[in-house]
Amino acid sequence: MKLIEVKGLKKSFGSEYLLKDFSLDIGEGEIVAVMGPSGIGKSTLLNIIGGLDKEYEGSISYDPRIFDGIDVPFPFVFQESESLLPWKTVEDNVRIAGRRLTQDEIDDALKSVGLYEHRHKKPGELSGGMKQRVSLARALVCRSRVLLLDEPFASLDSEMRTRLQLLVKDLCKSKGITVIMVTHDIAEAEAMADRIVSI
Ligand SMILES: Nc1ncnc2c1ncn2[C@@H]1O[C@H](COP(=O)(O)OP(=O)(O)OP(=O)(O)O)[C@@H](O)[C@H]1O
Repeated sequence: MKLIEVKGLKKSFGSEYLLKDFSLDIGEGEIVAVMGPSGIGKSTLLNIIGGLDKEYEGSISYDPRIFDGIDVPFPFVFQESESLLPWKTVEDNVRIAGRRLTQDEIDDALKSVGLYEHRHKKPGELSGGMKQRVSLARALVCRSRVLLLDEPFASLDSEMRTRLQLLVKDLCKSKGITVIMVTHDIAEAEAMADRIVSI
């Protein structure tokens, strides 16, 4: 079985249908880039796969191992890191990932994204790329098998974007994490993904 199987997905907001009869199989450890014109339904698809939007037609099957022993099966990283709590430090923003984390787990996640030295800073003291790395550390510390990325690097300059693309790809490949990422950037899709899916 594939890790995630989307079959005949349809979604409507009012009378307008998005994702008419959309199907997609995602294998374990795969990095899949989802591309398509603005407004076609890419974020909507990610929200449905990640369980944030439960109103759709069609079916989505998950390999039950996705839910084994974790609190957050589908951590998201979005374009803007405004989901960070400004009054909490970097390490406390990672700590709120959703389960009882040990200090070692938090430290390891921060080290993996190169932010361990900055762990006592608040989000307001960080650059955009650093904030994205905090979001990434928070997603990684969930130990989920799946990571959902919605244009996570779009607001960053090209150097930081390239750095984070390589970082995420290396981390996810080394940990066997399956990634579904929405991007507008064909170079990003080619740099990171095993497969590009067009909607
Ligand atoms: N909660 C909602 N209520 C009503 N319409 C919505 C809602 N969410 C999304 N839409 C509409 O659904 C369409 C698809 O939105 P979505 O964000 O999935 O597109 P997208 O392909 O990710 O676009 P972009 O590339 O511009 O981010 C848009 O027309 C949007 O206005």
